[in-house]
Formats: sequence, structure tokens, C-alpha cells
Amino acid sequence: MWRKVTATSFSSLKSSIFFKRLHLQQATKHNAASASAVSRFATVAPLQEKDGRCPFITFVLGGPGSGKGTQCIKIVETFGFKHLSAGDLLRREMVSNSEYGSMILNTIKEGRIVPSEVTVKLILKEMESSDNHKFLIDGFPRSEENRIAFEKISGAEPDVVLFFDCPEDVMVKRVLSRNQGRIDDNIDTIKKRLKVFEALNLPVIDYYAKKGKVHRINAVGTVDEIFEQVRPVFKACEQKALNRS
Ligand SMILES: Nc1ncnc2c1ncn2[C@@H]1O[C@H](COP(=O)(O)OP(=O)(O)OP(=O)(O)O)[C@@H](O)[C@H]1O
Ligand SMILES: Nc1ccn([C@@H]2O[C@H](COP(=O)(O)O)[C@@H](O)[C@H]2O)c(=O)n1
Ligand SMILES: [Mg+2]
Repeated sequence: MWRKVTATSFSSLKSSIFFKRLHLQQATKHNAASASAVSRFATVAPLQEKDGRCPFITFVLGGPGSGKGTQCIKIVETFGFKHLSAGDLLRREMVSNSEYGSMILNTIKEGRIVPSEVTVKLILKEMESSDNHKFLIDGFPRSEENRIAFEKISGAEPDVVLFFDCPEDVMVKRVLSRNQGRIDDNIDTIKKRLKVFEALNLPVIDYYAKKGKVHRINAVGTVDEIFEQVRPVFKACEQKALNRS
């Protein structure tokens, strides 16, 4: 079980460097350039135990409405991953009386990106409390700052990056018919989210593509057709993921 294996490293991370640093960093402005993120987040010990085992991490990326969450449900059913949606974690934090509640609400309404410290903290907390060792981190990293914060604070990199590549008109249509009561599912916010995706998230996808980690999925088609492109990605790394447990 991954949590048991890494409990020491995560707990010590939590009680010491990460959380102390978090308090200091919360005062800093969100719109710092990614270059400054490099210096803002100091590297800590990698997320692995002495025996070298570490969680199997998949980042699930794509524009708003490209079908990330929908495909994650199928990946969970078929391959037994733990699904962590950064957006869902932020929405849960927003309604939980958190000190960040109004900041998260305003940021989501505007389609902007919540400061990395907050999102990374929520993700790592969920990872720590999970018995699973295979994670789908959906909608993260959304920016170079998110990426650098995660990699530096956790000392971990993704094993796989899925990119759901979808034309804008299809994404807009899907989001507008989603009907889940999300405050950002309106045309004004969608336009902003599309701009933010292009400006901040595509560079992250480029970064991982250069490292050979990106699996591009054509996100047009039925849910099942799309999953047939996703399936072989996880089939191919089943053994690698198993070795981490
Ligand atoms: N292949 C598909 N064909 C038609 N509709 C789809 C398809 N995949 C997902 N949808 C629908 O499109 C909407 C958006 O999908 P989903 O919530 O999975 O996207 P997402 O990438 O997670 O979006 P966001 O970034 O906004 O959370 C949902 O209503 C979903 O049911
Ligand atoms: N890494 C992230 C992920 C999400 N957000 C904010 O939440 C909104 C909704 O996210 P979804 O993944 O559910 O679409 C998104 O538009 C951002 O405002 C974030 O800040 N950082
Ligand atoms: Mg989603």
C-alpha cells in the first residue's frame, strides 16, 4: 500500500518543510511569473521511500469540457486509479468554510488559476490519505507555476500525461450543456478559460511533450470511442504501475 510505504516521508513533509513554507508563501502574489516560481519553491526530498517505491502519477490535461472528468471515471473503473480532480478539490474547499473560500470563488468565476500553494496542498493531502498508489490528477498542472510547485514541493514527476485535444467549438458546446450548476459554465467564463488554457496550460503540455510523456488523445467522438484511445496507454504501463504498489 503506497500510503503505508510513504507515510513517513509524507508526514514529515507535511509537518515540516512543506507546511512551514506554505504559510510563508501564502502571502506572496499569485501572478508571479513561472520563473519566480522556480525560486519560490525549494526542492524537498522526493516522494519515495528508501526502497525506491513512489506513487504512479498521471496528469490529465485538456481544455474546459474536453472530457477529462468523463474519461477519468472510465479509467478508474477499468484500471483502479484514484481520481483527484483539482477543480473538484477547489470547489470542495470553497464551500468548506475555508479561509480561501472567497478567493477560490472569485478565481473560478473569472476562469483564472488559484495560487499553486493552495491547490498543491489539497492534492498532496488527498494523496496522503489514500490507500491507492496510482493517481489520476485531473486538471492539474494548469500552469508552469502549478507544475513547478508540484514538482518542487513533492519531488515527484508524472509518469504519464494525458492530453485531451479538442476543438474549441466542441468544448464550448459540451460545457454549455453540462448542466451541473457550475458557476463557470457560462459563455463569458468559458471564453476566459479558453484563453487561460491556451496561454498557461499549453506550455505545460509542451514541456512534458519534450520529455516524451504526453499521450495525445483525439477528444472528438463518443465517450467509448475516446476511451479506446486511452485504454492502450494504461495497458502499456500496467506492469510499471503494479511495481509501485
Ligand atoms: N465524448 C463526449 N461526447 C459528448 N459529450 C461528452 C463527451 N465527453 C464528455 N462529455 C460531456 O461534456 C461535458 C464536459 O465533460 P467533462 O466534465 O468530462 O469535461 P472536463 O474536461 O472535465 O471539463 P472541465 O475542465 O470544465 O472540468 C459533460 O457534460 C460530459 O458529460
Ligand atoms: N489546477 C487548477 C485546477 C482548477 N482551477 C480552477 O478551477 C476551475 C475549474 O477547474 P476544472 O478542472 O474543474 O475545470 C478552473 O477554471 C480554475 O479556475 C485552478 O485554479 N487550478
Ligand atoms: Mg472536469
